[in-house]
This record gives sequence, structure tokens and C-alpha cells, in this order.
Amino acid sequence: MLPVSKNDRLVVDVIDLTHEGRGVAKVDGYPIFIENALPGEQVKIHVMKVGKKFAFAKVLNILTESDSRVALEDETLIRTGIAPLQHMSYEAQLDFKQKQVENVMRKVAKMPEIEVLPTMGMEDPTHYRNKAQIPVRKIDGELQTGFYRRNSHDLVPIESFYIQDEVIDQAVIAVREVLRKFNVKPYNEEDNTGLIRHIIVRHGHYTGELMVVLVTRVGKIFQGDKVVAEIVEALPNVTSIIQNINGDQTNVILGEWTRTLYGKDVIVDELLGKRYEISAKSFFQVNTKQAEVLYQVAIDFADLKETDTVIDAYCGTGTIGLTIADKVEHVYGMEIVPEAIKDAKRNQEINDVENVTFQVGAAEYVLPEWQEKGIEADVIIVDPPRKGLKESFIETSAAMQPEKIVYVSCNPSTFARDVKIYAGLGYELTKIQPVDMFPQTPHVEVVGLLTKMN
Ligand SMILES: C[S@@+](CC[C@H](N)C(=O)[O-])C[C@H]1O[C@@H](n2cnc3c(N)ncnc32)[C@H](O)[C@@H]1O
Repeated sequence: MLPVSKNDRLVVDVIDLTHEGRGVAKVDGYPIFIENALPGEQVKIHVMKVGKKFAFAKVLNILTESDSRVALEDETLIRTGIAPLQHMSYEAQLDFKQKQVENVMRKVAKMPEIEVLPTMGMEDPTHYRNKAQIPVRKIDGELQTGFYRRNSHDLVPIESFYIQDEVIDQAVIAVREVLRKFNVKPYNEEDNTGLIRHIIVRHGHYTGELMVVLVTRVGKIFQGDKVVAEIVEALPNVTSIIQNINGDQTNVILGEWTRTLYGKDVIVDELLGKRYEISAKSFFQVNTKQAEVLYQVAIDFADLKETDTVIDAYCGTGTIGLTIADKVEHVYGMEIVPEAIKDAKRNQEINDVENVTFQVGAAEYVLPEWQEKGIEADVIIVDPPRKGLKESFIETSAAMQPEKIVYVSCNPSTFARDVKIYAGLGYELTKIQPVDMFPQTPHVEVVGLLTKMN
């Protein structure tokens, strides 16, 4: 028999916060996860969902408030998971992220003694995203834009997204109005009908260039020329309107086919003084300002010398490698996605950089090839996806004996797992710096410096 039932209303003390930012209360040892609740608070809750091991609840009222609580901008931003920490002061968010990293360093890496530096945050932790992917659906007979309720595909209409550039919010509304005017049919995912699936907007933080991508189910847009002309009229700053066609019944947003309906195929933006062309499909860091902070930490940790050979592993479109190229002898970058390497080579050309070599391939296969060829790296920088590094990559990189390995990670748990393996192979973790790339959300990025032990 479980200690709580669905629809129970009860008063609980919040004792902790999950890594997803939900408050945790316990009834007879049974955990209840509560949205919009902070440790130290006493809240009255309504139990929404009950499972064998835990339950979910929502707050009815807050009886005792935490000092870290700030006024909610908009509750839908928590419900949709756009800004699950917006009820927490920014200072408390940064502290929470530092503690989360300390926690995995203790539990996963078994390095309780390591000092985790305070999280580097933003001066203004709102409106920082340079890209939005907004689903379009029909609600009460009308074309709507917004975001899905957490763990669902129910669209909640939203106009002000709080964490994305306000230029993007306005662009989404302007495009929505044009689509309504021309009676463009919103996509229906249940039977794979309708036309417009997503509106994607990218805004160059430094250049102000603006790209609108209309993701449609089929190629033909009825009165397409007029739709495009009206979007241009409504958004005089738009530099590029792209159509992407995705006919599949899938959660994947972008389809294979892309064509330019207006302006350029790409927008340009900058990172630490280098220029990058960004196409509708390319990966580009979504928080430009903090990406610069993150890269700068990696550069400072690497303490580069003019004679250094550097490997930029998991290089994406080459942004880290191109940023450091001027400071070193040569950079080798590898990345598994061929389109990203195509972009990286284009970026190399635009920035007139000669001392960089990019190669397509899985890092765990390319690195041993380079080792066999006799490439000797003084510094290896790694920036893998959430799942972290392959063990064979860790072994090869340690066997290459670079002076330093700089590990940039978007997942502290896999980071902690991997640095533990490095410790067994002669690389000591000497610095660890969390950087807040995604304010108002529980995500945290870390940069670690691994130094060769003599
Ligand atoms: C977190 S991103 C880093 C990108 C880049 N450093 C940046 O800052 O924009 C991780 C990159 O690793 C790539 N990737 C994933 N698995 C890989 C593998 N096995 N080998 C090489 N690259 C891989 C992804 O395609 C992605 O571009």
C-alpha cells in the first residue's frame, strides 16, 4: 500500500531539488516530485500521478516561502519545461548547479576533495537563446504557436518565451499572423495532415541577421510567394527565409530537403571575433555570449603555446579549433557529422585560417589513426555529446601523452565517469569550472583540466 493516492491533497516539507529542478518531499520515505517548489518550503500539494517508486504533484499554495524564491514570470514556462527554474533567484540557480557538479564528483568520480569553482553565470540570464524551434498546431480552430506541456505533445500557446531573444519572439508572432491570414493549415501529427509543422528562427547575436525556417509536410505552399512577401514586409530585418520539407510522421523536426524562398541560404554570426556561416541545419551554440565564456575557460585552461599542436575532438563546425588556431602551431579537428565538417571547412575559409585540418569520422576511430600517423598533440580538447567519451577514445588519448586534456562537457555525470578513468591512466583533474549556458533550466556545462602526472 502506497502512502499517497492520486488526487490526495496534503501539506509537505520540501527537502531537496532533483537534477530536473523539481522539489522533493517524502511521505514515509516515499518521494514526491513537485513542480515549482523549493527546498525549505512548506507547500500544500495536489498529487497528480502515483507510481510504485515515486509520485508527481503540483503546488496548490506555498505556506512557507524559501529565501531563494522569486516571482514567477509565467507559470506555463515551468509547465512546458522552457524555464523550469524561473521561480528560483539566479544566484540560487548558480549555486544549485555548482552543488550538482560537486555531487557527481563525489558520487560518480569518487573525488570528494576536488574544488568545484563557483558557476559562471550571465549578467542578464533572460532572452539569451539565439534560436527557437516552435511547433505549430491547431487549437480551438486556430493556428497556434507555443510549446509542448512537459512529457506530452499538447501545445500550450506562448508568445513570450522569456529565455529567447525578444527579436525571435516577435518574429514568431509576425510569421504566425501571416500564416493565419493566408489560412495555412497547421500540422496534425495524429494523422500526418496539414502543412506547417514548425517555425524555426535564428538571430545573429552580433550581426542582427535573421533567418526564418518554415518546416512543412509537403513542398507546395498555397500562395507561397504572397506568404513570403508578407513575411518580408512584416519583418524588414529578415535576411533569409528557408523552407524545409519533412513528410514523415516523426518527432524529428527537420526533414532532408531545404530550399531558400528569400534572401541568403545562411546567416552569419560571430564567436570570439571569428565569423561563422550558419545554415538552417547547422549546429551553432544557442547562447552566443556564454559560448564565448565557455570557450575562453577552455582556452585559459589549455594555456596554449605558439609551438603547440592541438586536437579538437568532437569539433562540430570547428568553432573551438578556429578560435584557437591563431595561438598555436596546428589544430586537428574531427567530427562524425559530414555536414558539420563541410561547415567547418567553409568557416576555415571565411576566417582565412590555414593551420587547421578537419576530418570526418568517429573520434574513437580517427584518434588511433592519427596516433599511428605519428601526430603528437600537446593539448587535446574534447567536447563530446551528453553520453560522454568512448572508453577506447580515453585510452588512446591518454596513450598519446598530451601535457593537458581539456574536457568540455554538457553532462556532469558522464564527465565524472570519464575523469575517473583518466585518473587511472595518469591524468589528474586539476580544475573544474561550471558554466551556465542555459539559465532558468537545470542544465549545466563544465570545463575540466586534466594534467599529465609525472
Ligand atoms: C557538444 S557538440 C560540440 C560541438 C562543438 N565543439 C561546438 O562547440 O560547437 C558534440 C559534437 O560531437 C559530435 N559527435 C557525436 N558523436 C561523435 C563521435 N563518436 N565522434 C566524433 N564526433 C561525434 C556531434 O555531432 C557534435 O557535433
